[in-house]
Amino acid sequence: MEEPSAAEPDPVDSGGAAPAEDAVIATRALTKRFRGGQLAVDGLDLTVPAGSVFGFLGPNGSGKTTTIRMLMGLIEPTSGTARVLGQPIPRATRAVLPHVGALIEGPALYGFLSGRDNLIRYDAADPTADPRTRRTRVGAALDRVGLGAAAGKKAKAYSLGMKQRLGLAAALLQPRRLLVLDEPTNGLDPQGMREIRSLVRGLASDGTTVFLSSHLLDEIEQVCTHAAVMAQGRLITQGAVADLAAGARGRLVVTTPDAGDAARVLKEQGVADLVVTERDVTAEVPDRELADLNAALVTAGVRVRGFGVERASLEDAFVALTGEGFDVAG
Ligand SMILES: Nc1ncnc2c1ncn2[C@@H]1O[C@H](COP(=O)(O)OP(=O)(O)OP(=O)(O)O)[C@@H](O)[C@H]1O
Repeated sequence: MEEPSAAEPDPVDSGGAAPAEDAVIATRALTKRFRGGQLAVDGLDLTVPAGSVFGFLGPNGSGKTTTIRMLMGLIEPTSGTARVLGQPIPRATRAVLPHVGALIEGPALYGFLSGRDNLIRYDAADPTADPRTRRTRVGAALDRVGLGAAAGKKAKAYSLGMKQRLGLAAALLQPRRLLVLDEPTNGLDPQGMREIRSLVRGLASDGTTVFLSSHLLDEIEQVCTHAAVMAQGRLITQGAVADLAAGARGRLVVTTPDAGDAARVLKEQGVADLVVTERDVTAEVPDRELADLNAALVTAGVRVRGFGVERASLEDAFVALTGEGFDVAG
């Protein structure tokens, strides 16, 4: 069998993250260097499995938007390849985009038109959309995002969260195989964030693959089945969220009213990286029998209320992989 050439590498064999036929997005060595020399995306191998809610996570400036713009055919890569729904981008952009709903940098809305009329305009701009079924389609999209009751209000009277939902409704006027959402909860209040997150979960349960970027770790942990972590234009890791977090070691947590004494005993026992608060001591999980450690605490007269290993979070994984904290402020 012929080896794949450098110009057209096999786009789906990217580290065994997902089988070929299941990849909705697959990139190989995707790279973007802007004029002026800024290397925004550096050799990215991304594999997004069909049916996943895929979180594209990274601090501000890590290259998420640039990647999304390449995937949507809005800018050309400097080198490398990208496939979306099995087709090469940018070559097949026109054939692929009708199957992709995208919400990038906030929806373009007419404030003086109602939510419903905004969607009617969107639908009318789509040459494949049958005008006879327009009202039904628009009504269904509004209901889907929970804007049925507010459909007659002018868009300028909408909250930011409602505007985002209207943008999502526009992306959902046609059946889509893939939704691409760039920081969909950015700037929203907690309630608006919750609405968008539950909407995303609902869409995914209908079988649509959702690819969403975020700089919020807990958001990715809450809604995504899979994630890729970016830092400074490079992919740090990707895979199922549960596996990513499991890759990092958790922390030993001893809950006790005698935190000072507990820390002293743990230190004597060779436990490292102790953090003491009023009610507990956390530390690196030592490579030894934990029951013996607990016994040592009790023998020393430390009153132990709780003793265990806290599950590692995606944040722990990020810190373990990069050696840096996850800087949300960028
Ligand atoms: N058109 C451009 N010209 C030059 N540099 C750019 C351009 N667009 C982005 N960059 C730079 O590329 C890097 C990656 O930016 P990008 O917007 O892709 O990051 P991001 O992860 O999406 O962050 P954010 O959430 O802030 O948008 C940044 O250093 C940015 O300044």
